[in-house]
Amino acid sequence: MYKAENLSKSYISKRKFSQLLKKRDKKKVLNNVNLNIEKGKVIGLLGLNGAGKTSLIKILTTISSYDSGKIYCDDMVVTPKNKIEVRKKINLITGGERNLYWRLSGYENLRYFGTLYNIKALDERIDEVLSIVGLTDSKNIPVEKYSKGMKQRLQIAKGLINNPEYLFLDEPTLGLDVHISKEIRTYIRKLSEDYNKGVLITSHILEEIEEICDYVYVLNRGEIISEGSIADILMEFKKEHSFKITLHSKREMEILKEIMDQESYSYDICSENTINILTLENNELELHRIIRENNLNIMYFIHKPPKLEDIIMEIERR
Ligand SMILES: Nc1ncnc2c1ncn2[C@@H]1O[C@H](COP(=O)(O)OP(=O)(O)OP(=O)(O)O)[C@@H](O)[C@H]1O
Repeated sequence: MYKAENLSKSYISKRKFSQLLKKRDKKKVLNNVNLNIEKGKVIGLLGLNGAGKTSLIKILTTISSYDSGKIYCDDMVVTPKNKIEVRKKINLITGGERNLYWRLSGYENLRYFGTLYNIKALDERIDEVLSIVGLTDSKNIPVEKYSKGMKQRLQIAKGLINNPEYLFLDEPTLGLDVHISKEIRTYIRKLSEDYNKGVLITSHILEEIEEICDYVYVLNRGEIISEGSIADILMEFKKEHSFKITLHSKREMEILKEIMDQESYSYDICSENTINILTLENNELELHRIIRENNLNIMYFIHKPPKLEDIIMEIERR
C-alpha cells in the first residue's frame, strides 16, 4: 500500500510589486490529505483545475516537498533520506509528448532511461515493457515517426522500465483522440489486473475515471471532499436519475401523468407525449412495471443515470 497521511502543503508567493515587497503570501494547496493506493487497484483523483492534483502527485512521487503529514511506501516512511530507495518502487507517467527523445528509437529511449535506474539485464526488461505496451515491432523506429498513441504507449513503457510497484499517471491521455485514449485505458487496466501495480490516475476525462477506476478521491481546493467507488460518490452527491419517456399518444401521457402525481414522482412535461421523470435512485424497473400494468405504449425510454460530470458541475456550482 502507498499511503498519504494528513499531507499539507503551502506555496509561498511574493506579493505584487505594488504591495509590500517584503511580505510573502502563503497559499495552502493541500490540506490534511489522506489517500491509499492499493496494489492491483486503479485509484482516481478527481478535481477541478487548480484543485491540487498535480501538487499531490509531485509530493507522492518525491519530486516536491510538503509541510506536514506522512507518506508510506509499504511499511517504509518516505523521507528525503530514503527517496532514492522509494523511487525504485514507483514511477510517474505524464500526458503529452514531452520527456521522450524524438530522434532516438523507442528501444534507445528505454535504454537511456533504464540506464538511469542502473537496471541489470536491461535488454530483457526493455523487451518485456515493449511487449506489455505492444511496441515490440516498432522498437527500432525513431520516436518522431510514432503516432500519438504509440508515443503515449512508449511513455507507459518508460514508466514501467524500473518495474515499479506503484504508478502515478498525471493526465495520461492528454491531447489524444478518443480511440487512442481508449487503447491507453486498456493498457492501464492491464497494469493493475495482470501485473498487480497500484495505480493513481488524474484525468479531466471523466469517462476515463468512470471506466477504469476501482476507487476515487475527489479533491477540491486541496481537500478530499469525497471518496469511494464511483457508485458511492454518485450516491453521496445524490444526483438524480432522469427517465425520458415518450408514449404513443397524448391520452396515454395523461394516464402516466396521473399515476406520477399519485405516486409523488417529480417530473417535467416536455411535450404532449413526452415526460421527463426525476428520481433519486434507479427506478427503471418500477417505471417499466407501471407502463406494463397500464398498457401504455412506449416509443422511447431513455434512462440517464447520474455521471461524474454532474458531480464536478455540482462542486463547481457550490
Ligand atoms: N510552484 C508553484 N508556486 C505557487 N503556486 C503553485 C505552484 N504550483 C501550483 N501552484 C498553485 O497550486 C494550486 C494547485 O495547483 P495544481 O497544479 O496542483 O492543481 P491541479 O489540480 O493539478 O490543476 P490542473 O487540473 O489545472 O492541472 C493552484 O492554485 C496553482 O496555481
